[in-house]
Amino acid sequence: MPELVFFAGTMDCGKSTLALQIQHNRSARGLSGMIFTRDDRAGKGLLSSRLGLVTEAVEAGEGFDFHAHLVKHLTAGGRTDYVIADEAQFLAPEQVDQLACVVDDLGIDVFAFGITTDFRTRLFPGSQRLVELADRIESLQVEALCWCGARATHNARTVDGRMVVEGAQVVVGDVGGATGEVGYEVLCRRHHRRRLTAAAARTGTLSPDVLPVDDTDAPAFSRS
Ligand SMILES: Nc1ncnc2c1ncn2[C@@H]1O[C@H](COP(=O)(O)OP(=O)(O)O)[C@@H](O)[C@H]1O
Ligand SMILES: Cc1cn([C@H]2C[C@H](O)[C@@H](COP(=O)(O)O)O2)c(=O)[nH]c1=O
Repeated sequence: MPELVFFAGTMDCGKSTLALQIQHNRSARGLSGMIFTRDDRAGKGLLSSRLGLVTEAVEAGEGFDFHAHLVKHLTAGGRTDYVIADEAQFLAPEQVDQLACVVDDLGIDVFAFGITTDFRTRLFPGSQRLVELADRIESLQVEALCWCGARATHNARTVDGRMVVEGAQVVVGDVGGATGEVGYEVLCRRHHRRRLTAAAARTGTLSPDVLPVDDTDAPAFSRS
């Protein structure tokens, strides 16, 4: 049975790498995939991984219709055995519905990859719809880590190095803060709630609206 699978995780947990591996393994066996992305950091029409691999993809922007695109392709004699959709958190809910139609009506497997929640810990609309519709939701095997060593479960946004909790939901950017004033950092829930990024933990800077933290918030290597 064809499936709609949602590979969900934080930023930097290997989603795009896995998407490229699925593409590689299937195409090596003669299967034909259609790859989609939206607003990849590397640019329009690209699916890129931090490991350096990149491939061309169809840019599924606002108003793009996945089902219509696939029907047109198949009607013109094209072949598609599976679909990959990266940065799926940015999709509109209707576009996720179209992906479900691709599975159910066209009999094609769809593998969607995306972050579940935004920098305010709220579900992205595309991810919410995927959680609602997916046949399976898969967590990535290589877990991203918070600076404290715990599993990173949340995405923090920083502006000029300081964690923020207000702003537009979508701002394309990268972890490590190397892409200008907006950066991202993955944190465990505890430190996301306390707005304690690696830099803040190093300097002992706390947001004014969070409670003082105890010794267990010190980096593992400096804890007594
Ligand atoms: N220099 C590196 N050496 C080994 N692995 C790396 C390196 N840089 C990044 N990675 C791996 O790549 C992962 C990020 O992969 P990527 O597919 O870009 O993530 P995502 O799409 O989830 O944001 C990191 O979690 C890490 O495991
Ligand atoms: C948390 C969060 C992230 N984004 C953006 C930043 C990146 O461009 C992508 C995630 O890409 P990745 O391959 O999973 O690293 O999403 C955003 O726009 N808003 C957010 O709240």
